[in-house]
Amino acid sequence: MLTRIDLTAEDRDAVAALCAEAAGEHPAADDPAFLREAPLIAHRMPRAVRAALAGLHADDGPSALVIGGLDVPDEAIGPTPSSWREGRPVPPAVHRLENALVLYSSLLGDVFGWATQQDGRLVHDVVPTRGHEDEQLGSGSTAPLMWHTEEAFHPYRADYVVLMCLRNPDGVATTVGGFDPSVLTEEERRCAFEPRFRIRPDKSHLQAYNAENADRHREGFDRTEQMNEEPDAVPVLFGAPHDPFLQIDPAYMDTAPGDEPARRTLDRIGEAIEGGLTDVPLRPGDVVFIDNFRLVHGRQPFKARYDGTDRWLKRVNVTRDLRKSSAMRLPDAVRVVV
Ligand SMILES: NC(=[NH2+])NCCC[C@H](N)C(=O)O
Ligand SMILES: O=C(O)CCC(=O)C(=O)O
Ligand SMILES: [Fe+2]
Repeated sequence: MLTRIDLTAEDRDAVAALCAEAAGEHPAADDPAFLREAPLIAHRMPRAVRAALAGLHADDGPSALVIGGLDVPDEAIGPTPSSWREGRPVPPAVHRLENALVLYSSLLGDVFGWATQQDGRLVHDVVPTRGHEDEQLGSGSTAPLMWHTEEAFHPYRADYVVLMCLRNPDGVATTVGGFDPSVLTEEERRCAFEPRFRIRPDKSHLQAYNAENADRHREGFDRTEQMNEEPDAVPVLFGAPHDPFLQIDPAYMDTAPGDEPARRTLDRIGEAIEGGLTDVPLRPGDVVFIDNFRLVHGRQPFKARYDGTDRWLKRVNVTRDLRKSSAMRLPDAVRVVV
């Protein structure tokens, strides 16, 4: 399910040089000109990096990959922001690391973001935030973050979720899990492929959590409110019957009232996933790539410090085909799905 490679000293220097060069030419990791050029620059990445990401993209091997070994200078990255809003301006050392995240990711597909999440930014900060401790959000802490498909509610969700660790002083684990369809009876399998499930947007996409940006992204918030009030019925499994894709987020999901077989099927899938979860404690400089069609992910609980030394991840969404969401994108920001 998960492979890991670590940069050699030579490869680490080569990656750092590309990131520094790009930082000299482009003002930010989410700058449109840098994003356009990123696949080209990424062709100069070390062979081991390109080979590992090609293996993940091939879709018939491991569904998660960790590339370790980036140098994260703890003093130079500055304090962990107290919320995603506080993550700007980006210190130069963090800019270079964000470049690495984007360059790696552009070997898998197109980096994109959501108008309704973190103000439409393409590179997200995942940090514990005061008041969110018990929430099912990336910014939570004391409550375990229940495993989920990222943006399970959305038809144009990421093919890959990519998390880069800048700081993780307590070694708090990200959890990753897959699903083996052979645990289902024939009847349950059929049910899982039928549109008998409803998945609502997680709170990170709702207006209440984005009040300051609600007007700027009105169209997007109207759409997620609609998806929240009247979610479409969808299957939980799709694609090949023997090797299905998953869309599942139990914390924000239900079945039609009275549909007992669907309830039982969802429970059965949930138990199987729960029993097979793996802990992946990211270390600074690790980047994990998670196939969001095949695997779910979550996070173990922890106690936040709120003193600038907290756990700090950067996140990007990657799609294999940005074109499929063209009907739901902003005219002036081609990589932002509304
Ligand atoms: N079960 C869930 N979908 N929880 C929310 C996931 C984290 C969410 N994407 C965030 O940034 O906060
Ligand atoms: O904090 C983590 O390790 C995972 C958080 C998560 O699920 C997310 O950012 O989507
Ligand atoms: Fe997530």
